[in-house]
Amino acid sequence: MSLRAHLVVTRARFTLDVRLDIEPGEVVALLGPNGAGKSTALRALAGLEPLAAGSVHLDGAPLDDVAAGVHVPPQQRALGVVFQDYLLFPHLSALDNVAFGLRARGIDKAAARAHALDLLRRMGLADLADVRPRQLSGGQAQRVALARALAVAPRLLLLDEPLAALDAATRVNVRADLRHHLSAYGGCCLLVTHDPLDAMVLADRLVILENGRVTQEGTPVEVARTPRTDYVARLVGLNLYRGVADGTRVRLPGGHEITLAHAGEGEVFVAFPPTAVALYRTRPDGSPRNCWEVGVASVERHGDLVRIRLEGDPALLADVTPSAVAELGLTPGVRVWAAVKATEIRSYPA
Ligand SMILES: Nc1ncnc2c1ncn2[C@@H]1O[C@H](COP(=O)(O)OP(=O)(O)OP(=O)(O)O)[C@@H](O)[C@H]1O
Repeated sequence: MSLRAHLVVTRARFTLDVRLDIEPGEVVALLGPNGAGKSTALRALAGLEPLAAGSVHLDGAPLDDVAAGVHVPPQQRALGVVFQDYLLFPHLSALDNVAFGLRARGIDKAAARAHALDLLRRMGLADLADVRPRQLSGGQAQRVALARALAVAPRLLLLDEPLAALDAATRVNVRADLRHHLSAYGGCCLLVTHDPLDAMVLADRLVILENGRVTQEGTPVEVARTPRTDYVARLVGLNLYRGVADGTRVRLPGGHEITLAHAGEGEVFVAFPPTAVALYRTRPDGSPRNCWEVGVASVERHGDLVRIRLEGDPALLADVTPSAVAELGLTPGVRVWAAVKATEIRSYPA
């Protein structure tokens, strides 16, 4: 069982052109900023969005093949979808919501309800079988929606921002729960989200979508350690630059240089966390090799630390303690020296 898809969707001011391969048992997160085309990709896989070109094969069978004129309608696709707001049928009980897909496939009522009850039981929801959706909490509704999607034993499961409707406290529990259910599901799973935490926790592999194109792919650890775009660097909270390495010196486009602890060659990315940046009001003694004069652009709380956005060449993010903010008088417009130890800097081929 596997998904092989090349999705091309064209709109007036937007083109989606994405290749997605998912292996059985694999959870892939499609992660990207607003308007990147995530929902469009999900809708295309579900058969709800016409392809301008490309194809979708599930277990080798075509669901879409533009060149061959194949388009399997949404209701005939062996897939389950959990939409962002769950779209449970308000007039049906939780049990009948879960049984719905089985009934639609011609399974008789008693058998469909027995199977649905079994699924609800496995999700710890048996007590709520007779309850209507409006009486369910957000977390419960999410689980019922997942049970409904899984009831028909889909070979492809599509989750559209499955936790977005939940408050922060509920989200933590439901996320852990969802992870458990996804690991038990043997089919291909695509999770669409713009929440990096959901993606990192739930997915085996991340596919980063920006402006209709894939900009980076890899395991959560790979993507977090070696971001290749500004969007990913911001998500994982790293300073990221691209330059040309000549030994331990990397020349940035602005003309400045960054010194590494290890030599590299050619086009490289250079990354370091904001906590690696030390700030000084005057040029520090011993002048560390990576030391630049920059201006404070903004000062914001960031957990227990304070995140300082610094303008200049290079632009930087620095995380410092509240007491450092007071001691250094860090307010917008102030000039400071930013220093980074070479040993704190990672570099990898671009
Ligand atoms: N029905 C539509 N008609 C025309 N353009 C659309 C339509 N739906 C979305 N778009 C445009 O297509 C692009 C991709 O939108 P899409 O909803 O797929 O992005 P997304 O990554 O899911 O964003 P979000 O995270 O905000 O949901 C955007 O530029 C959007 O404005």
